Amino acid sequence: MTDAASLADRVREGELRLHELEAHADADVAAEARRLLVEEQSGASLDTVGNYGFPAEEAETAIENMVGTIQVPLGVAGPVTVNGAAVSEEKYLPLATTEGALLASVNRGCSVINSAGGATARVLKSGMTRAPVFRVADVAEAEALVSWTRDNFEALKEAAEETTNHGELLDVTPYVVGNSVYLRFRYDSKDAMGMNMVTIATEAACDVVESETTGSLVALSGNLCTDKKPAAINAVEGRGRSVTADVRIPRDVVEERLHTTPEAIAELNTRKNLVGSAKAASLGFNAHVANVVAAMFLATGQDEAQVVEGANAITTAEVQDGDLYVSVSLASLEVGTIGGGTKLPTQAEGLDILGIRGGGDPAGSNADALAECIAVGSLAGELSLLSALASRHLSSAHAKLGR
Ligand SMILES: CC(C)(COP(=O)([O-])OP(=O)([O-])OC[C@H]1O[C@@H](n2cnc3c(N)ncnc32)[C@H](O)[C@@H]1OP(=O)([O-])[O-])[C@@H](O)C(=O)NCCC(=O)NCCSC(=O)C[C@@](C)(O)CC(=O)[O-]
Ligand SMILES: NC(=O)C1=CN([C@@H]2O[C@H](COP(=O)(O)OP(=O)(O)OC[C@H]3O[C@@H](n4cnc5c(N)ncnc54)[C@H](OP(=O)(O)O)[C@@H]3O)[C@@H](O)[C@H]2O)C=CC1
Repeated sequence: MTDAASLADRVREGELRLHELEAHADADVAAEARRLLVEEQSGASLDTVGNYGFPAEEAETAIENMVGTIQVPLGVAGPVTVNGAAVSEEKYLPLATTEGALLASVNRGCSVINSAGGATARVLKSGMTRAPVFRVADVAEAEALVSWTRDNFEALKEAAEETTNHGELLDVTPYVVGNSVYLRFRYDSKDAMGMNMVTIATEAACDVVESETTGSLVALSGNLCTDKKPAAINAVEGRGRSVTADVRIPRDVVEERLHTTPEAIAELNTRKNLVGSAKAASLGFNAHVANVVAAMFLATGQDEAQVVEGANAITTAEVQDGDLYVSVSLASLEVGTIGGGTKLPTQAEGLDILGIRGGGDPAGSNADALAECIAVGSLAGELSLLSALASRHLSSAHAKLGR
């Protein structure tokens, strides 16, 4: 059996490339050989990076050139009662972060939500998108391509769905800019976040478009999808799951547990999350939804770059008969409980904490449940941070817990 030192020698001698080692040794030995090479070149010690708790082979579809793992601390907030359509019970929420005070904050929000009987959550729209761009000669050809697409949805659906057992093409929305035509394909990807699934399916549909129209495919992704970039189209039309959570907190709970009043939180939310965000031309009309989305994404194996869209959220707060009503609406939360990073052993355990690893019954219900849990976690975070700002506890909390 090849050992790490001799594999590293073969790379030094130019006999093997750094990414070819798994063909000559098991994945753990390959990672060890790369660590030797990187340590030698950089002077870094990778002892901790190399001390991971699952076979490297299990990460093979998640990474190339693996040297080890970065360990992010994992905590839980709650349990919190999630009154959703796909999940309706108390859950501990898994969050992985390096920001001290975040777990404490979400935990406080969860306990306050529980005092109000839990939070309601619903997925209101669902669909993963991919928008290829086609070149045409002129606007007349663009119109012809758009008309053909509108008249031949069934042909596109048939071609796309031949590539997947679970994915369903829901609609195709055309956009034209001069001699470029963008077709925004939207799929029900069930329990998968769906980017691989819908990219493969859309390629098959594009073959049909190219054979039946004058359009020439320039790129399978034309950026109107929009994946991993801030984009108003996602905030308005949604992408992945559009999910909303709300809660009404009794005044005495706000005063005793959050050290402020419903009026102060409502005013702060308007001046900060609505007016302040408008003045900044922000897409995020919220305080720190990205914190909870990122931490729960890391804990459950989601694609961390999609925190960009996950943080497309609006928080509202109002006083209702003296109590505090708060809601958070996440327009484009791209989540899955199967595929991608959800297969990694630690991330799969993160999903197990929520009881939603793998495919749901019916298909799609586990990913809906994850979206509802993340929405309730985000609501808890919003409630706690807004309260800390209203009671002027933000900097002292971070001084105490985060430094
Ligand atoms: C820190 C607190 C919660 C203290 O809040 P407190 O009310 O003074 O704390 P407490 O000791 O009375 O405890 C209240 C509850 O908080 C929780 N709690 C309290 N301590 C812990 C702990 N160690 N570990 C776990 N949970 C904790 C726990 O639920 C506890 O209840 P209990 O269980 O004891 O009955 C509060 O001041 C707070 O939430 N501050 C806000 C901190 C925050 O949200 N930070 C993250 C966001 S900051 C940022 O990244 C974005 C920003 C700010 O730039 C965005 C923007 O522009 O707005
Ligand atoms: N390709 C790209 O452009 C991009 C890829 N990514 C990456 O894509 C990955 C996520 O893609 P994704 O397609 O979600 O995952 P996978 O590529 O891992 O595919 C998941 C597959 O699981 C199968 N499956 C089994 N049970 C179910 C079920 N209940 N619901 C849904 N699918 C089920 C489906 O197979 P079947 O289709 O046969 O039904 C599905 O295609 C991540 O690693 C992400 O980082 C991210 C951004 C862009």
